[in-house]
Amino acid sequence: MTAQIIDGRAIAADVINKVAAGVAARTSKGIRPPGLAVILVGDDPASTVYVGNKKKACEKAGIISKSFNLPNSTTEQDLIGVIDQLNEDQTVDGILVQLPLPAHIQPEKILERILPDKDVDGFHPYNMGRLATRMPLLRPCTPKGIMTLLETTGVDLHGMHAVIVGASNIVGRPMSLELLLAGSTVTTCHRFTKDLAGEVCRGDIVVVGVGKPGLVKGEWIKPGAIVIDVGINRLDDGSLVGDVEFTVAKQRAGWITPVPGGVGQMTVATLIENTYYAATELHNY
Ligand SMILES: Nc1nc2c(c(=O)[nH]1)N[C@@H](CN(C=O)c1ccc(C(=O)N[C@@H](CCC(=O)O)C(=O)O)cc1)CN2
Repeated sequence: MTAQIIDGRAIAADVINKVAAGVAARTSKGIRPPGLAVILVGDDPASTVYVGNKKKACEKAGIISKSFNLPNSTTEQDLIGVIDQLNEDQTVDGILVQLPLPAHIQPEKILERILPDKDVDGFHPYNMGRLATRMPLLRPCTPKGIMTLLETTGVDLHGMHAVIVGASNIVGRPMSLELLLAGSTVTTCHRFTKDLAGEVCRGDIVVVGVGKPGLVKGEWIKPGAIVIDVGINRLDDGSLVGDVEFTVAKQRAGWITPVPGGVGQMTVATLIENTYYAATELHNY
């Protein structure tokens, strides 16, 4: 068997085009375009690329992005000051603080400071709690984007056994909640999991997001499974690879996402979708 490739680039482009059409329809009636504040602290090269991709996507969708490139020396208090101003700003529908933050800044404090209705990353405890209690509003971008990718396979997720590898706040935990909400039976694996191979090989859906190249071996994949690779690892030769051994996994899986061109693209597109949702459904200023 050779897996069908889930084309994140094409699906993300569809999502952004839909938002662009919605924004154009609103602005033609004189309604202001949505606004997204993009905050980057420091100069981490990967974060700089991701933030650049987010700003380009805003441009395509007709969303006004406002950049805040702050030095690594920014204090927690300085950053809170910026967020407080953006919380007040009625032209800003979404506030994005790119992670990771420098070690001297506690991310929890910063993410909790963003007003929940401007939390387009869906990381505020209020929005995570809404997802956990089956009343989602703003949902974390990567897991929500993966749900969009899964929808395109046409597979009914009810009763599927989903195995999530990684329990981070950005990917693994909200991903488990999304799949639970979709009716799957969910196993979440983490660093204390005793038999990772034994868990992964039972997965009808396998989602891996840990940042370890080739951690999940192709031979562990159940024939016909849907494999979603969230890892983005840059090798010494400059190439990007995921957390799954792609070439072998592709011979066993039914569907698989590539790296690059898979989940990363959807993370960006879903941020655009969330910003549009915040502007149209949560804000009437
Ligand atoms: N505030 C947030 N910070 C981070 C998040 C997040 O959702 N919100 N997730 C990750 C990284 N991430 C989002 O910012 C992200 C990852 C990958 C891409 C992307 O465009 N990937 C491309 C390849 C890009 C490259 O050449 O390196 C692809 O996969 O095709 C965008 C965003 C951590 N931080």
